[in-house]
Amino acid sequence: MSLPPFTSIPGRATCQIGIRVGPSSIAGAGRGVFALENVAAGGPIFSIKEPLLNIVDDEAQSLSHTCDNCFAAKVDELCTVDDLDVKFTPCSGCKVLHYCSEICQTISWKHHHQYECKTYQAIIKDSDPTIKSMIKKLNLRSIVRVLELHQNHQVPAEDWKEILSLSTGRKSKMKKQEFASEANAVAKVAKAFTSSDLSVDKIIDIFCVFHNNQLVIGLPLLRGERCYDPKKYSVVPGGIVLEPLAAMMNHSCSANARWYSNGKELRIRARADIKAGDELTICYDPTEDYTLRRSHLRNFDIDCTCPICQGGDTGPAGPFRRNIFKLSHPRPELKIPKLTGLANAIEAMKQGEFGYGIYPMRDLHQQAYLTHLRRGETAECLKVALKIYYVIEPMIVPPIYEDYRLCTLYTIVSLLNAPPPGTTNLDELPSALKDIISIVFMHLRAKVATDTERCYGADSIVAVFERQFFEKILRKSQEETNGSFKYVLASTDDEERSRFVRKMNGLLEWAGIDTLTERDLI
Ligand SMILES: C[S@@+](CC[C@H](N)C(=O)[O-])C[C@H]1O[C@@H](n2cnc3c(N)ncnc32)[C@H](O)[C@@H]1O
Repeated sequence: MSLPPFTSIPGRATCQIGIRVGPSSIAGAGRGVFALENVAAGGPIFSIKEPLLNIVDDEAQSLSHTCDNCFAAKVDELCTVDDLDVKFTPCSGCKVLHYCSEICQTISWKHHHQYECKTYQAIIKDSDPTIKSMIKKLNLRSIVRVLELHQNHQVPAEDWKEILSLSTGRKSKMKKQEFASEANAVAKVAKAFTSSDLSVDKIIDIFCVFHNNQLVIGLPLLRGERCYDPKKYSVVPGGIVLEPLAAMMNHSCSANARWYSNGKELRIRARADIKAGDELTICYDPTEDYTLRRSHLRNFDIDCTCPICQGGDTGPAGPFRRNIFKLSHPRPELKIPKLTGLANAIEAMKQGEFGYGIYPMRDLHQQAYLTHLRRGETAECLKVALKIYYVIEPMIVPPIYEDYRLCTLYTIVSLLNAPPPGTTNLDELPSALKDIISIVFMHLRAKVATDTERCYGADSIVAVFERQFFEKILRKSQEETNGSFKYVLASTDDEERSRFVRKMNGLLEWAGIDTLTERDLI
């Protein structure tokens, strides 16, 4: 792929380590981003507080429940900001974009919306219902935003040059009928309604630039107490971000870096230990299924040659795979899978020597957990959740995403804190174990706070919330015990730590899990 050199790291980027853009180390991948310094797994690499373009998603819920400026969002009664009462008010002009406060509305107006609001209104007033409805689409709003900003001299010349130099993958993308008709329709409407002097053909190029380079804005939800479902998302999609520097990062299925969103801020953090000189990679498509993921990657013109892809498909195949998938992802309208069916499938996986460290094994256990939950069996739920967290997830290769781990941890602390509505309490636990529940709970609650900081950064919205939440319950426990309550994560007392490890191993033994070391547990 022959592309012009990347000009320079934009001033809006804050680099926590030195980075450079140069020819990729992956054959045929064009340019790539390289680390100039070592960074340990979990460490920050670079962040951009105000990315070039952030566009709110087009899901019915998102547009009216996400702030176009700060990306505060509300989903199913959970929020990405510490205000459950957050309300979203529409723009009085177009009524399409929403704001969580007047301040956000003013910032958005000055920054971009003053240049596009009239265009939105004109599209909405069109007599053709198909055109009218298109304004809700992320695809059209992205193009309208960038064209109006450019036409009104709001995109710095060097950024515009960078946007136009991004790879489009146009040839392959336009071979797909659905993509081509969407690109054509969006480009024609954008040409007709915006002030842009670019041709329809050039607008199609920009449409492809978005699709080849945008990153999904993933907003972490502030969870707090009751999260009994390990399949429940912890990060919700809020829209897309187009930022040329981040777009320089190439794909690997075992990526060493990852992006996160902190409101509208884009953060790139290390997933693995990275050495000076290493190319930074992110995973464009986290689909676990080998064949499906590789077919998605072809949309980016990528025939991935990462070590995982070279290893081929190591999971179950054919009808066995389909059966496993059906059991672990049952359609809501069908009967929930029986525990015996799930146990047989898990046993068959073991017999097939697929091992524990593969996603289908995690999926089957998650489904077994949910079946127990529906049957009101809290103790059984706890056993399965502990097994997922302490046995299956640590074995998954490449390492499972930290926020997926956090989801499982949330379910464990929720079960330990209070039984889910309509289920049994933890009476089945041997009495010696019942006594340690509060210690285990506090230890894991502290772990939620610490791991959230490691995942998103200690100053992120979600990590600040989790730390404060933990400190609140810690204060309460200390008040109740006249200050004598300690939690293990903070203890430097060796004897106390090994006592905890013994107790924790007692709980794991009850759950059918082999003894673990202090390192695994703390
Ligand atoms: C978001 S861009 C990445 C930056 C790009 N390398 C450039 O120079 O503009 C995505 C494009 O980079 C190339 N690419 C990224 N990862 C790749 C990989 N693992 N193997 C081959 N090509 C890759 C593909 O052409 C893909 O469409």
